[in-house]
Amino acid sequence: MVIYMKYLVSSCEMKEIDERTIEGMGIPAIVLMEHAAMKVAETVEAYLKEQKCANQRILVCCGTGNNGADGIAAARILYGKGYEVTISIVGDMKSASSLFLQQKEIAENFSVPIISKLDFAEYTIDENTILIDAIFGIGLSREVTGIYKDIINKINTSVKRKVFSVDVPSGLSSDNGFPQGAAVKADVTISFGYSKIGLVMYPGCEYAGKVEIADIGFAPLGKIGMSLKYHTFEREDLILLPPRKAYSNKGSYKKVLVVAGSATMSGAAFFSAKAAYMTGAGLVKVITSENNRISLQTSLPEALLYTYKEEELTRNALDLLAEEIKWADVCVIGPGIGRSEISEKILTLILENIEVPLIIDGDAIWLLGQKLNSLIDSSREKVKEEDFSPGEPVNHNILAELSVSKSADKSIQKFADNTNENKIEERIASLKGILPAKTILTPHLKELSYLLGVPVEVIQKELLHMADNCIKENNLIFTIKDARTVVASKEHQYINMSGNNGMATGGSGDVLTGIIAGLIAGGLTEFLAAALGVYLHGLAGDYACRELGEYSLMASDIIKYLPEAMSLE
Ligand SMILES: NC(=O)C1=CN([C@@H]2O[C@H](COP(=O)(O)OP(=O)(O)OC[C@H]3O[C@@H](n4cnc5c(N)ncnc54)[C@H](O)[C@@H]3O)[C@@H](O)[C@H]2O)[C@@H](O)CC1
Ligand SMILES: [K+]
Repeated sequence: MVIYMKYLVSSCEMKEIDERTIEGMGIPAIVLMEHAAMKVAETVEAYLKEQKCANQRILVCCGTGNNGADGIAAARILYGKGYEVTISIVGDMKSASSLFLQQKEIAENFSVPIISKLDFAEYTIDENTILIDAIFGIGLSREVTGIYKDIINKINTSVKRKVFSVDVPSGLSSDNGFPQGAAVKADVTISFGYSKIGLVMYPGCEYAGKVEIADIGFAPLGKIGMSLKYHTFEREDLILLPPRKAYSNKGSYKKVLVVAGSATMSGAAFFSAKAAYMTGAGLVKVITSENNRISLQTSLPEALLYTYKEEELTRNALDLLAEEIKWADVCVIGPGIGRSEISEKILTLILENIEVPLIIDGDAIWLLGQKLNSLIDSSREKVKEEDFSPGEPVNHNILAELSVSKSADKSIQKFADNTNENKIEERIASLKGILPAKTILTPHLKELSYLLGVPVEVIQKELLHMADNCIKENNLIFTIKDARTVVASKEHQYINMSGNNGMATGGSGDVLTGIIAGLIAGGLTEFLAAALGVYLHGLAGDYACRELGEYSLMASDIIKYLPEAMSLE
């Protein structure tokens, strides 16, 4: 589908690339390892040269798997260049890998000083100590406890200079970015071949520090018959934006219908409609509460307008609405429409009549959750509103803390005990029954929590797994909004890396729906519009943030910086 996109890999995928390169292509494992070690040594040496400090001591903490073997090889290279290097073996020798034993023997032949786990406790880490962390890599297979946890805590509290992690900060899950008991806080992570998913997700990216991807000679994916599941976009991928035709008029581009806003929420319709215009829609029509007429006519005179009275939606008005739905080439429903009976009627009307791409957001997602509650057998346990009530978007920093707290772990436990994936499957199957194929849903974590009946903490910790559940056996597209928004369809999975926490502000999500609609109007497929739309939204937010800072950024600023984000120069 996409030519430039960058892949993000899971530990399983990485192991497979490794194996197929070694076994299928014939590159010996030790050759890959030497390349890996050289990249680590080069990065550390570049830092030392830049600092121009004398008396630097390099301590290399090694587990006994292949991550530790990388560490030993890097230590040997740096030692050979004249640096003061000590290898500390902190892993269990009984489970040492053969490459580890081989690297240890080579290091011994080179006379690199080696100390053991016990000596490590005595080792004085002073202000001149640089640490290379090679305890665990992608082979981390369980919770970090006991002496390993103590060692990681010692590294985190005592190394003042710089920590370089090999492949992954030890203790961090390379699949979900959560520390497994304890994890090293690195300044720099040198990761091999591809970025691991855990290095970009929260809180993993905060543990990884600056991530450098080192090419160590893995075979091209096509050569080893592999395709990867997750990708992300970078600026050069904006080439995928729909081209503007040289000979065109407003009829050349499609018509977007935005059903948004209510008496107390006039801004939502404005943000969504304006963003749709700014990203390629030929015409935008807003269906909203009568109360918003004047403000919209003033703020966005370019938009066509159809208003209804919130107190009563007559049969006649419903018929007219059905006509308006036929007018559209793309439709957005939800931003700020409220959760009233009338909003529910409008949503039902749209679901019954829509034949074009549909984007469902905000209050409409909550209304869908309600529909599921009434559809699913009342004798079974329903989602309790007080448990999963949606509200303001979730602040990811608060959640990052929450998710490692005991309460979060407890609720994950509770989820594992009381709920099973069949329940999610049942709710998603019901959803599939009421939504047209390729509908794009754009829930934030609380909305998804309500829709699926799963606590927010569980969704956050298992985000990619939840995304998998959402798209199983259906043709829907889920855009799950978080600090790293995930866009998932049966065919493609996208993890977004643009954006900043200044964008966790009122109206930001409304802008996103408009952008996605605008890109579909310009000619992109639903999935690509959602993924590229999320990227563009974040990029415009980053440009806005650069000028205004995170505190002052508002939704209107994201719109203001869209042209700069979309310019391909
Ligand atoms: N050809 C290769 O095999 C290559 C491997 N590479 C390196 O190899 C790493 C993967 O190596 P491995 O698969 O050996 O795995 P790791 O070295 O990441 O970890 C496995 C070791 O850690 C132990 N372990 C796992 N979780 C533990 C826990 N919670 N507490 C205590 N011990 C625990 C295991 O028993 C085993 O000894 C990569 O991250 C990368 O650094 C790179 O050199 C690239 C090439
Ligand atoms: K490591």
